[in-house]
Amino acid sequence: MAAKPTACLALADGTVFYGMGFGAPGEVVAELVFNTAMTGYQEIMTDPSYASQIVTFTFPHIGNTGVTAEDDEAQDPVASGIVVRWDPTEPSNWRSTSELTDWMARRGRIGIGGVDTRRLTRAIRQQGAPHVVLAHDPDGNFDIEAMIARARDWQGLVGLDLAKDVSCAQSYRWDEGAWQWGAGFSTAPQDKPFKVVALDYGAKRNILRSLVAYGAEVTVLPASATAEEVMAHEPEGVFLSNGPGDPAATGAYAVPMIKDLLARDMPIFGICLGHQMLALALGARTVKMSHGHHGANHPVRDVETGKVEITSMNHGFAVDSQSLPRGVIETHVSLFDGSNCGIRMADRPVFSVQHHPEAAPGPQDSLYLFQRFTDSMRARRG
Ligand SMILES: NC(=O)CC[C@H](N)C(=O)O
Repeated sequence: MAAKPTACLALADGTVFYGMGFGAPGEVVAELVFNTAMTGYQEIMTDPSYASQIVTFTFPHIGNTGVTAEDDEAQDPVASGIVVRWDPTEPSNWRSTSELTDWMARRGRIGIGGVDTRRLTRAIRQQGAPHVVLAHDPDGNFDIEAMIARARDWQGLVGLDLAKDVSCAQSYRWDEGAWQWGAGFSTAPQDKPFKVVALDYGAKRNILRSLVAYGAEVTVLPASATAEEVMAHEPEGVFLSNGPGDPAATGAYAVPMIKDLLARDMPIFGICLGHQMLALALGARTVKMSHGHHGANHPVRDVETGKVEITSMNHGFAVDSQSLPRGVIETHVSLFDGSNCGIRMADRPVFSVQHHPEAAPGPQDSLYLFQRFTDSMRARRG
């Protein structure tokens, strides 16, 4: 007889998937997405942009390289849970310090294994990212009707401001150094480090390391910081980080703060949520996508050079390119669906991208954007 299921995933439309639970017991409501990356499950789970989302990995071998603190993009896993094809096996990797399942249990994150992730991914593509409840009970007792009702009643990510929840509480100086693989590109030896203020809306650590690798010294400020607080650090450039939730829901604090910064005329670089909020501050609109982009193999075309970059992506909202005001140029587009992936101001060093150039996990094709930010600060010095 097959083992009794110890986890279950209920979609708001009433579809239910059963499997074997791992990680922490409990129940969570979230948006369900799928990620097609073949590596980097730990970086994905600890990317703060995944707050209030459950990740279905389309790649079946999850857990086989274990976990190591060095790969955390934030203190704790931020994704609410994961769905995998096969139960995680014992890790086999020299860097591993813990098993994924134990690590998730310690950090209160739920996993379900043994799910037909192909069928589930097709459901996500057809329905758009569904609202779901994921439950793990070692005794296998589930109130399915209550779970479906909870998924149905959940407000979802539209209008939800999560950036302030995952942001740091206090400002701090990033002193964990540069990204080692990126260090070869560093401009630091020629230049006195460029003073950068990074606004933390849920920043991934490898972005901060990449800024340092390209010659910056970074002070991180909380999402609630005002333009005056930013300027008090006398930055040569400002970085707007990635983060979770609806960019338009940050309209009470981040968007007006960025407008204020724009009036002060300085180099600004934004990634993902930072890109979306910069676009809002410039007068554009953002929209919710159907099931978003989550993977490490997304082709993006640099409209200005014609070059194609393979990128790492994680977003469920997008900038509506039709809404870009005069003076704001679309610089990058997704080759999957033509959606906007980058903008710049025509006459100022203010630019941002939807994808993740810091390449953790994923390809390194877009690292040149950090160089572009450094170059714009150097030009101002000159
Ligand atoms: N990675 C991100 O910064 C994601 C931005 C935003 N929360 C979105 O889903 O589109």
